[in-house]
Amino acid sequence: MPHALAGRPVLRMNGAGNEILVLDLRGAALSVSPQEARAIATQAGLAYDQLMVIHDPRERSADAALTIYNVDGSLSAACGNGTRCAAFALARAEGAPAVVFETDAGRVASWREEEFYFRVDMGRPRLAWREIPLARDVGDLADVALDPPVPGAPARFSAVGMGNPHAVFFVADAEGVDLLGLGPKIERHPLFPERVNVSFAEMRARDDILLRVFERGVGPTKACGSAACATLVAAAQTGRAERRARVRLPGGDLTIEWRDDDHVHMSGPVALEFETTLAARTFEGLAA
Ligand SMILES: N[C@@H](CCC[C@H](N)C(=O)O)C(=O)O
Repeated sequence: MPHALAGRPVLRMNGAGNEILVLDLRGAALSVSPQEARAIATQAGLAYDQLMVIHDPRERSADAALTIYNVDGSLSAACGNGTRCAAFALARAEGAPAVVFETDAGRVASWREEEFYFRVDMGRPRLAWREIPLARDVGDLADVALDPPVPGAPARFSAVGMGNPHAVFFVADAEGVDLLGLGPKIERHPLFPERVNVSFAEMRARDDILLRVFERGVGPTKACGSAACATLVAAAQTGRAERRARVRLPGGDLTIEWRDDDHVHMSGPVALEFETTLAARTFEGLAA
């Protein structure tokens, strides 16, 4: 018997270069296990940073629910670029210009601004150590000592939760940072019980930030939306920026605004690369 996910259509997309796969399982009594999520990434052309699985919502007042996988099979409660891509998928399927998703981080709204340009309301930043989470109370979250230190890494960072955990290091030269060397050590540093997304931010101007991110569960990516939000929050909190900035990532630019209602909004491009189906052989060896 073929695996239940075989033959299902998927959209290969990117959000500002963040590699996203969208699998719409609405109307099907199906879910994706971590093993299946990892297997999907091995199908030719389908390697992804995040897999966004769209389900029926629990409550009628939402349009859909999202389950978010990193490529290592770990779950994340938030993914800004992936949410914008999932909103594109619903707009494409049903013409919905605005959608509300249920996520493990709460309700998230996203809407179309132009044909391939979407905004997402990422909600309030989480600015308490237990919410991020950190392993212990470290005092001022905007200025935390990386203790124990990681050789070669900056000594201090800002900790911000965007529904997922972020450590933001402000540096003089973001492109010169050894992302592959430092990223894994900081991602698994004992201060972060659920690991962490690691950002290196260079302030080019008060409204212009250059960002490089080593994502939890993935590695270096061309863009990370929640990291861009966390960086703007950290920059505003430490007096480096106002509450709106362009954040430049290797795959594209995002505009981030920390609004007066305390919600952080992100806008940026999405692209549909191709549509295909999940192959039966992708799931060989896994229970149907
Ligand atoms: N690329 C995402 C963030 C995805 C989740 C992250 N790797 C985590 O595990 O928290 C984004 O655009 O926000």
